[in-house]
Amino acid sequence: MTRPLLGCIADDFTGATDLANNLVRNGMRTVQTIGVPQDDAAPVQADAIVVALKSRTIAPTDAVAQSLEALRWLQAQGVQQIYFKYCSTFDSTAEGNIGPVTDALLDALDSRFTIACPAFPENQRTVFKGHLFVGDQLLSDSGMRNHPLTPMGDANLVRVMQQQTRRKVGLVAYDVVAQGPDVIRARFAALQAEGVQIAVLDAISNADLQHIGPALTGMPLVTAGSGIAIGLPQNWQITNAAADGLPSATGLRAIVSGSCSVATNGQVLRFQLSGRPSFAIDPLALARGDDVVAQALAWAAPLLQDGPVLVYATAEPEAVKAVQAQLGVAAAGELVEHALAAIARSLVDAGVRQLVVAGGETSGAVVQALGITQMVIGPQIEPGVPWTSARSGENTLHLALKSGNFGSPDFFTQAFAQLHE
Ligand SMILES: Nc1ncnc2c1ncn2[C@@H]1O[C@H](COP(=O)(O)OP(=O)(O)O)[C@@H](O)[C@H]1O
Ligand SMILES: O=C(O)[C@@H](O)C(=O)COP(=O)(O)O
Repeated sequence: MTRPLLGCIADDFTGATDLANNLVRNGMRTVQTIGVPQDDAAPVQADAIVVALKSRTIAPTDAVAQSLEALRWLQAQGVQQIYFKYCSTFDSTAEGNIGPVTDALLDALDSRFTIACPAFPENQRTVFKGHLFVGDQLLSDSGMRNHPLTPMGDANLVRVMQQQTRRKVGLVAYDVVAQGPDVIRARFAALQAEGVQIAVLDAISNADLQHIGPALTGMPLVTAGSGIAIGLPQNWQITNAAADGLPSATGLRAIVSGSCSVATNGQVLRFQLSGRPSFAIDPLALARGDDVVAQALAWAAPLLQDGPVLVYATAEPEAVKAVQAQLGVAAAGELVEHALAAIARSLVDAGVRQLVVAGGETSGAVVQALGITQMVIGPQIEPGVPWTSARSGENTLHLALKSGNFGSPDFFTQAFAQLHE
């Protein structure tokens, strides 16, 4: 029997598959659950478990409660280390939730020290001198400054984290990280002597992640994006073969997109320019009570045989702001998420079995609407996005949950080309 070693709590669903993908590619057999499994669920046979929550933008008290529930379940599975996964762009609301959840997990684990590091160099997320870069831009100059739910206006992670936690935040800068695990550990000790309990780590390459991994051996809680996972499996000398094979793909193909991130806007445009069919959801029509879900399905039905088809609410920042000004930020988000989730369910009812969902919150809504409880991680499509398979009622689906800012411009067509029928 395989005892799980690493227990992960992901604050959104695309983030969970991103993390599971990095663990699988680095040799850990990984199971991803949707939400916290029931107490009577069978014990998990895997090296790592990722519990996917939809806790990034909810009230901090709810995010803390859900994360602690996940922690208790993971502890009951016997895991040796907890990994709190957040976004590589450190997506937070004004209230959190990265800081409050980190505080609560440290308290519950009776631990006095952890790290914070969203670096994911393969996806151009690097941290230098405590500042987060997205490609060549500071976080605060990137498209993330216009995110519909978690606009990020400060790239200084020590400052951002310090605003969210009652613990003292410090920095392990690049000159230390580059010298390897022993020097990193010595810096952890020096910071702790100064009263620091959360250390932001610089990292600009996979080599840095491999230096950081061993320095985290035995640390009860790690908080990070998915990149740090690349350096962890070596701590348990794990060398399993990579990704699970997925069953052959069947059925019709569709894309549902609720991400308004820069990369997704580009992918929607590229899909349209390639001559493929797409249907735009108008949030104001939803708010008026129009039956947009039925309209989208009526549009898609005759086109699905020659799919993939795209149903999207994706829009540029000015359009999103105009909608939010009329409906409110949270209400607009929820309205669109519910509509896209209902459309995804109708598409599956109509025979779609290969589904790409763009957007973290959107993926959360879709996966919950499809009644999925567990996902098998398959081969990587592009960094941070694997194909997965999951049971939805009687059906087996192939699902790709694409983080808003991940993927090349051709992602929507490339993804299907990689599935074997
Ligand atoms: N046209 C729109 N106007 C307002 N809000 C929108 C629109 N399209 C999508 N949204 C909302 O924006 C949010 C996007 O978040 P998410 O799905 O996590 O994408 P990302 O992965 O890019 O962060 C969702 O809550 C979604 O419902
Ligand atoms: O770490 C990342 O960037 C992703 O795994 C992730 O969490 C992205 O979230 P969304 O952009 O909301 O999809």
